[in-house]
Amino acid sequence: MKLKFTKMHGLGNDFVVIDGINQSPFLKPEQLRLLADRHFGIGCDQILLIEAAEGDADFRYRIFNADGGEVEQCGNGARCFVRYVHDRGLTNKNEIRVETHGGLIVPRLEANGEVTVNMGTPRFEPEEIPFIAEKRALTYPLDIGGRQIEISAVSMGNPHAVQWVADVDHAPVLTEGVLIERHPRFPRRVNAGYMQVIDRGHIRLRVYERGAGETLACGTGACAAVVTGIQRGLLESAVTVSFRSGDLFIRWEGENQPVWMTGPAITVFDGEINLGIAE
Ligand SMILES: N[C@H](CCC[C@H](N)C(=O)O)C(=O)O
Repeated sequence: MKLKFTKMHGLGNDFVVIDGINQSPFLKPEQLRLLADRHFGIGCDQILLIEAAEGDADFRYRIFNADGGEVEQCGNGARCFVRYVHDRGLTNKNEIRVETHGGLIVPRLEANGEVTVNMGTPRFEPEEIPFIAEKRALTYPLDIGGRQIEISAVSMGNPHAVQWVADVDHAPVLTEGVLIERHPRFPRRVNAGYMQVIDRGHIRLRVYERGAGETLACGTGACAAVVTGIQRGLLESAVTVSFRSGDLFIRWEGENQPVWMTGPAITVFDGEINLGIAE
């Protein structure tokens, strides 16, 4: 059976988007890995599967990393999601409520084509992240390959460990990112962010993503970097987050408040792939 898909991206963080409402694929991890494979499959950082909502939301949205693992949240994906369901006529709303494993999110298509998403409230208690620590703190020491680094830890529905660095271009993202991702104090692994503060309203960011490696941009990573930077007194409440592929705009008014993210969502092409999917 052929599987229809749409290739999309948010600042180069790229996705294979699958309509699971009008198709009923049963995607096993090895098939997800094949979809994501940049040589033998289509190629992407994450697969986004659209399903009918179970509760009173408009849709349910499932996210799978390139390694085939299902995860709780994806910020760049949320923007592509609302662009997809709107452009395919799966909704006539510009603002939709979406169930994810990481909680409810509310993406909205803006008149200028960008997308704003209420990404929900960040959670800082270690057991909510999850992160093994005696108690909640602004930063935590972490032993990485014999070197001690200082991280902030937060959940945006998915787990993030954010480090302040003087220069992202020379940060050990590729050598140490994987060590943070798989550090035993993160029982479900973690996304590793490297944040350089340009000024109180602007940061540069690189993210070594759980289950995908370094991506060109990470929406939840941008949210995590901004909220932890605000908590550490480094940033004001509205921040431009610059990746090498472009900017996201993040706003957070403080503890127990939602994080707002605005940025682009681009459709690249439609396609079909024969994965030998069971009906
Ligand atoms: N790698 C992430 C999922 C994708 C998040 C990222 N692509 C975003 O835009 O938020 C995780 O394992 O939690």
